[in-house]
Amino acid sequence: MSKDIQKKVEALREKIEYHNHRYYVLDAPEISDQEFDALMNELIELEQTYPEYQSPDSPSQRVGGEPLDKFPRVSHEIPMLSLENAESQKGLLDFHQRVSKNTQKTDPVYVAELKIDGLALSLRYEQGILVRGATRGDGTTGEDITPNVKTVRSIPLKLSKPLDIEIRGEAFMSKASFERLNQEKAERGEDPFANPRNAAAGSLRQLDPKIPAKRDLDFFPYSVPYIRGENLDSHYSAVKELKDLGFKINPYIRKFETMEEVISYCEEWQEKRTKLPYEIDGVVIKLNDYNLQQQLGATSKNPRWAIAYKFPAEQAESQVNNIFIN
Ligand SMILES: NC(=O)c1c(N)nc(OC2CCCC2)nc1O[C@@H]1CCC[C@@H]1O
Repeated sequence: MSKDIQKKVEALREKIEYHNHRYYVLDAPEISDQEFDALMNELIELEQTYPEYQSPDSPSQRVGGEPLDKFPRVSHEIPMLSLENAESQKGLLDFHQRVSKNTQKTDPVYVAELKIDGLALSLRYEQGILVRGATRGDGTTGEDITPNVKTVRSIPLKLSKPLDIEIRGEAFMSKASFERLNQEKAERGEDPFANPRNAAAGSLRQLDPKIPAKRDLDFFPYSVPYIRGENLDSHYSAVKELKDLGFKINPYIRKFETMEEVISYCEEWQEKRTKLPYEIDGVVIKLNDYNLQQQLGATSKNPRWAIAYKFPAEQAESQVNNIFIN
């Protein structure tokens, strides 16, 4: 292929990813859907005409390539841990007491974030390029679902910096997309998904990536287990870095100086969660400072520096009905 067609393909890719970021990460599109689709169709046509210039990090992968016959297994060098649960305020105060005692800090800073009810993913980037997306599996062995992960529009295919980094987060489906999908399934006489979490997990475990590509999946990152060449000193600084790298960050992440503030945040969202466009099943509370996290370490299952405050299970319909109210 001549140089100028290669330049045209590269320019198209950059333009498409720029507009993809505007729409799916910043929620501030600059062009119409039709204009965006025209750019994508032009790129797909060029890549089909000149297959030697296809590239694994091309945005054409976002609409899905050929189906796989199975998912390769991957091992998580750094295990993907679960979270200890607190079912009450007392559970949070006990957690705070343990943390204060074992870190000798009476007033450690916590970060509180909504506990998204989706599917945990591990994303690996090399020189800033997404090279692998995997499910959590049992925490040490997961499945390589990279082609499907590339169809999640709010997951960057290329970071703003050429970093070797692993990023973990929750893939999810909004309540509205869940309702729409079940409507379509009902019209096709297919069984509906029970909840958005099952819909997200079921979509990401399809062998044909063209299926998740049409399912409007979304993603919030929540940890950076590995980063090379930069040192982050706290969870909050990691979240800021993730935003700078091109991820969509949950807008309700907060830093608190006291467990009392954390508890009122939990109470606030226990009331307000039906107003959110996605399902949450609690609040995740993390010690902010990485040195203190290191001091506390983890059991084989959970970090000692984080806990999940679980909301009491609510009647399912009341979680979903509200999408038609607000
Ligand atoms: N679902 C979530 O929104 C969420 C979160 N906001 N933050 C974390 O932090 C990890 C980091 C170390 C251990 C848990 N984990 C989350 O979900 C995990 C996935 C597997 C178990 C928990 O649900």
